[in-house]
Amino acid sequence: MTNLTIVFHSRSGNVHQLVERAALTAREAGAEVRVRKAAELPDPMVLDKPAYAALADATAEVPNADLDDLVWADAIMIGTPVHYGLPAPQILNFIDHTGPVAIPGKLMNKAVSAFASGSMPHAGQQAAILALHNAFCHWGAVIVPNGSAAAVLHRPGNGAPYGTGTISRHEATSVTEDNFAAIEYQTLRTLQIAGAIERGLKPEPKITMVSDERLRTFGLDV
Ligand SMILES: Cc1cc2nc3c(=O)[nH]c(=O)nc-3n(C[C@H](O)[C@H](O)[C@H](O)COP(=O)(O)O)c2cc1C
Repeated sequence: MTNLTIVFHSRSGNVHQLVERAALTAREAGAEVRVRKAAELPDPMVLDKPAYAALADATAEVPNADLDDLVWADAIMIGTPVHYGLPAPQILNFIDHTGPVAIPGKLMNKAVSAFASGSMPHAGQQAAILALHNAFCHWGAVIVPNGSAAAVLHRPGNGAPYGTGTISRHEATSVTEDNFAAIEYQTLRTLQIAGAIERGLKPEPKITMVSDERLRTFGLDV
């Protein structure tokens, strides 16, 4: 069975919606899933205070991410709001503290994938995802992008080959069905690549099988 850790930050719930769908998709596929929040920072900049309070309540029981959550995982997904074209500072702060496991190589060969929510089109979703990819290179992890082949990625609001991105227009919890399809695809593809790495590198692989047939339900023509 593949272990998937999903680390996220969210203020008005859009990233959290993607996280919940990714976790559901992975569990249905047979993976073991840990959902973890990046620890909050002092004095966070909050635009939508009621949505922030509602999300804080809804995720009160979700543990903060720690380094064991990364070491335990075969696959890691990181979800973030866009902040000035960058990942949220809570996510960057978490990544800043991964040295004790990253430097000795404990994150090498993990399948990693990133997704983002921004308020406007073309306003930094891809830049934020690519910024996370920089850190993944330092970890020696294997980046899993969405690519362009699956038909679901051609729907309105999708399209970025780098990873799923949503356009919230500052509306809380406004993820579209098209975006949900993209994150489902991204999750299964990440599990599939984690399984391939496990099969290729471990003498006794423990994997969650994601078949090509299942991925074809997303309109993949290969
Ligand atoms: C400090 C700050 C900076 C932001 N910068 C951007 C930005 O550069 N581009 C963008 O599209 N949205 C930006 N936003 C908006 C959020 O990324 C957007 O509302 C997102 O959907 C929030 O995700 P969430 O609902 O998971 O919190 C910013 C929000 C804050 C608080």
